[in-house]
Amino acid sequence: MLEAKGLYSYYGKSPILQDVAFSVEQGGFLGIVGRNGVGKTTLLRTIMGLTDRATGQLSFDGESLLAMRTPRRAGAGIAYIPQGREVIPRFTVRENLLMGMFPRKDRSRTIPEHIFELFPILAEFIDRRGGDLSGGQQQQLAIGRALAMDPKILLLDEPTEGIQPNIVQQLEDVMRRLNKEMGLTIVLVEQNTRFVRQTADNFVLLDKGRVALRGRGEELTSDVVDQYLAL
Ligand SMILES: Nc1ncnc2c1ncn2[C@@H]1O[C@H](COP(=O)(O)OP(=O)(O)OP(=O)(O)O)[C@@H](O)[C@H]1O
Repeated sequence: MLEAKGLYSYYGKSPILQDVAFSVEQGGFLGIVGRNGVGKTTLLRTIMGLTDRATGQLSFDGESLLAMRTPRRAGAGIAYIPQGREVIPRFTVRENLLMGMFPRKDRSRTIPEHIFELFPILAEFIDRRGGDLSGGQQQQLAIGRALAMDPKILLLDEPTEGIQPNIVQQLEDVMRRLNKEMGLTIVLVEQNTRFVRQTADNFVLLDKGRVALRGRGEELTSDVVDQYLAL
């Protein structure tokens, strides 16, 4: 279980997250929503230890994370797929996937077959350079690379942003399967409130670095969207 209480996170002296609390059970699906610039990405980066400083409580499977460096957090089973994917363009698909294997405790260097079952295109393009793939294919590669480390929890930052609608559908199906069939815990930052409403168990709505509202996924109604998220 991932749990935060009274969590503050800073860039320089500015507190970006303030008094944030949330939790997600093992096998759960938490959606993080909010307008641009409210701190959604900062929340995921705080879980990974990538902001300048964080205080309060943050724990994963009963272990406190805040004193842990980023590689240890990855080693504990937390995988982060940043906005913009960060696929290494000069590395092939195979090399990008192999990079994801490094945090593994079992030191395996054999890319798990289920990644190719989820994303057949990665098998087809295994020797292509990451930078030559389309945006949607790069997002599949970024998710595949995160799965290669055999994580317990996936943190995803707007995976469908700027991606063709037919691929969006495919990515949504994969996220559902990873969660519902394979039991992977998911924390998803998403502008697409429809997907969060349909799929997430719970959501947290951030506003100016604070939790403005929380509820069950289905409670993220159009009234809530109009009140908190409309421009
Ligand atoms: N590296 C950084 N250094 C200083 N300030 C930052 C840094 N990254 C983000 N911020 C600031 O933190 C605040 C929250 O940004 P964040 O990217 O977490 O928002 P967001 O909700 O993810 O927005 P978006 O939906 O646009 O991605 C913003 O005011 C932003 O300017």
